[in-house]
Amino acid sequence: MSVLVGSTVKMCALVNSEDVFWWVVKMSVVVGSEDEFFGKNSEHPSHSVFTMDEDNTTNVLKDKEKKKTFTVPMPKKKKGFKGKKKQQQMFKPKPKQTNIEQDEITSLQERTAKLAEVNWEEVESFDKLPLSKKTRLGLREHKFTVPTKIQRQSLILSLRGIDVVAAAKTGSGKTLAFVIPMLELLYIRKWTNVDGLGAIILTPVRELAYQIFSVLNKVGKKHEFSAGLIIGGKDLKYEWSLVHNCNILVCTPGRLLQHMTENPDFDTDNVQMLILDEADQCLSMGFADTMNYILEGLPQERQTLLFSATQTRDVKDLVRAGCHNPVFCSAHENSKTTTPKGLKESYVVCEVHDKFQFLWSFIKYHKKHKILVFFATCKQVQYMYHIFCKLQLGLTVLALHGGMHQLRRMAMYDDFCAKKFAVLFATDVAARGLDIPAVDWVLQLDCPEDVTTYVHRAGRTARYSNSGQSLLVLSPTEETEMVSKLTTKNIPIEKIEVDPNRIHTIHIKVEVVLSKYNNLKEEAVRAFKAYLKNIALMKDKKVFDVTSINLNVFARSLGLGVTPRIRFLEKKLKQKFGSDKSTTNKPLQPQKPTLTTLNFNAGDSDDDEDDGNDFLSTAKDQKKYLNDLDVDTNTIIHEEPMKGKEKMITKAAVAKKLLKKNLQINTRIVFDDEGELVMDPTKQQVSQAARQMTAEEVDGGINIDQLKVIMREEDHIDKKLHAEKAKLNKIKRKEKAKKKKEEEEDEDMVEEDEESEDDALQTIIDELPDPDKVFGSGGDSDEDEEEEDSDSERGEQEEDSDNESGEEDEDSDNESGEEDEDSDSETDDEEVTSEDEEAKGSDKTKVSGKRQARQRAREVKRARLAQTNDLQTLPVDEQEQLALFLLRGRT
Ligand SMILES: Nc1ncnc2c1ncn2[C@@H]1O[C@H](COP(=O)(O)OP(=O)(O)OP(=O)(O)O)[C@@H](O)[C@H]1O
Repeated sequence: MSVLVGSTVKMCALVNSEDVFWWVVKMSVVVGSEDEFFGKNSEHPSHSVFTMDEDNTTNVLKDKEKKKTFTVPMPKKKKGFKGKKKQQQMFKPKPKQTNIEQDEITSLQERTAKLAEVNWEEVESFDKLPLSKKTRLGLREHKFTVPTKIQRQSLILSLRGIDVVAAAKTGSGKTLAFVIPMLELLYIRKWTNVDGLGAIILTPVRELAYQIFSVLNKVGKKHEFSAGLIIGGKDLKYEWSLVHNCNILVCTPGRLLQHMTENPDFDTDNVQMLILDEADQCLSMGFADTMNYILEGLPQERQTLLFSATQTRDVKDLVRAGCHNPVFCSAHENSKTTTPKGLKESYVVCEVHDKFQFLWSFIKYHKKHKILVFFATCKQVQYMYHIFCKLQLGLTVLALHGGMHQLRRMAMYDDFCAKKFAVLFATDVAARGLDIPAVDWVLQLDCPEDVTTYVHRAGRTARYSNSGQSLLVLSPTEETEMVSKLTTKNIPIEKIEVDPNRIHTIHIKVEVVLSKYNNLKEEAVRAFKAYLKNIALMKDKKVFDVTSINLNVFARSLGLGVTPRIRFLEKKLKQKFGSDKSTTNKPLQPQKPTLTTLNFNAGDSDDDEDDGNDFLSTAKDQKKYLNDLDVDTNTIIHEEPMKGKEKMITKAAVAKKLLKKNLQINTRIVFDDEGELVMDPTKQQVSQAARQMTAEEVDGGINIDQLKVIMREEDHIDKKLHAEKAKLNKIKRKEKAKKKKEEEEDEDMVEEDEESEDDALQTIIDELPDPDKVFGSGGDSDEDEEEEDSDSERGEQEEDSDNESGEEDEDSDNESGEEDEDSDSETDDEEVTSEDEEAKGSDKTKVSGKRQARQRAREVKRARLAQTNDLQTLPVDEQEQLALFLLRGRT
């Protein structure tokens, strides 16, 4: 029996964009018998030998002898050639592939056994490790020659089949440290797609899974395993048919569990190795249930590797992960710092309500950089992304958060990776593992939940041997506790000051944008609420204190004129400030601002782009700045600290500022043909009170009563204007309709006169009483009677339907007439230009002419009918004469 057997499997990626599923299965199909395949090639079915016989057909060879040679068809014998038919040998016999691999595997196993005696420091290159040729080629092709510390330390253990729990700084090459032993294990065990799923790599974040998958594709390029990436999406059933072909799966926990529970074809019984990247997060509370189900479904006999920059040492976790006698491998345990060497870490203290303008200014001064900004919530990212896009920063702004569609997430991530200068606003989905090239700055605008999160976030820069900078923004209440936590965990962080003159005020611009885009305002409200909720839910109450936030000022900093009500906070605020006091109601007082001088004008110029060195400074540099500063006294400083008493910020003051700026939104300016400004009388303030007010000097603030009077007067004038306009329009419409009617009547008189008269006559005759009836019949037939009855019925029906259609037409005429005057004039124009339209027009005229004729006929009919009734009163001979006359006319 001939079967199709998938044998040779190469790595490649087939992307199903819809359900975000990347496939890497490419099979060369071999035709042969099942016995041949599994019997003779059972040792390594992925390698088959093809021969071509004299008929040019391809066969799988059946015996050992045949496998040694490749044969081609012989050229035709020349005439007179008497020699023996001999096969021409084109190639030298090739050594059997499986034998070469078997030899290599044996040698690798021997070398691996000796690894126990190897000191990791002596492993200067990957070649010194017992790695297959295919892996070494893959590594060399991507310029991985010298292993990093964690790679050396962990590889000498994991290649021996030991369970490893590895920890190393961010960007130290942990991905290769687990991808290499996985490939080697499957290679040594001669894994093929017939063997099914051999290894699983689990990671908590989709982007990270995608990244690991691409590293696997690079290093495992020469291998013949199939691998798949399953990171969630809609079409699970599409994956069903493919997932069982995979030898390696890179996945997120949720999706893997979904396959394990729902997919009947999915089989994990043969899994040889389980790898948890970002193991501490995988084993954390957030994934607890999912991970427990997954781990229960995997075979106990397997190798387990756990990797993270912030590794778990909780024995319970390790037992749960199924580690057997794991060896801890902490590459930087004795290192002075927890974070990478090339990372420069600093923090600034900034009020929550000053963060927006700080961010704006920071980016403005670092336009020639690649910046990753971390926020606490998706809603903040969403709002900031949209508002920054609207404010047109002059630098590519991107966003990445869990609420985005997966395809958009991937596109943003790829875009940021590819860009030289850009800013990416992200939540903690981008905090772990992502290896984004050349990030210059990591700005943690919202304080991280804990030190672990800080380490991962900051680790997105200064990766491998590169350098980078991390800046943490802390509110005054967060500062002390957070800094002490960071320093106790060996994180060298330095406080720096912001040059206050380089802070650009942005909230006026933001307010203007929000007044234009209502959806943005809603987003701002959501961002405001989400941030407060997030702070309120933080476990570490020593660091995070939601009641310390000045809600009014914070809301205003986001561009919100009115502070949204936060119900869950009201209770807390009452507890803290007493029954009738809360921060929402407190007078808006800036608390000792770090960002004091706010320069409105500076933000508009592009000259202030620089390398950012002037923007931030250490305390020492700060003195120098202050001396060098040339403070712009023209600028309005709404939060300038006053000597002694601090200036109050009132809504009236803000409104006044807006008035002074003369910012007008949603204004349409119309010019006439000569370029003169066309004033819309309805938009002009013409009332007496308004004129009076503009003449008077406004003495600060807004006079609500006066404005009310003006509004009332203006409203009255507006209504008058509107009524006049409506009246004029009505008159115009009437005139037009009258004119139209007259024209139609003239035309109809000429064209339809005869026809209508015939119709009228016909109708009259039809409706007249049968002379036989009137004058008595001599042997009239039933048929005639029936005909007549049905005729009269028909006549009635027609009359009814005419009336209906007549009414409908009239209605529709009226409607169209009323609807749009302009459209009428447009139709006129079209009539002149288009012949078709003309034809249509004439058809219309005919129809209306006919209608009028029918109308007139109806009138005549009614008159005649009346006459007919009168006929009864006539003397019999006169009735007879009239009937005869009418009958003659009929024939
Ligand atoms: N041996 C090596 N030689 C050269 N570059 C390497 C080597 N190993 C890893 N790298 C590079 O180092 C960078 C960081 O590697 P990787 O992403 O594996 O770090 P990581 O330790 O997993 O970081 P994180 O903790 O953030 O997940 C990558 O760009 C990778 O290409």
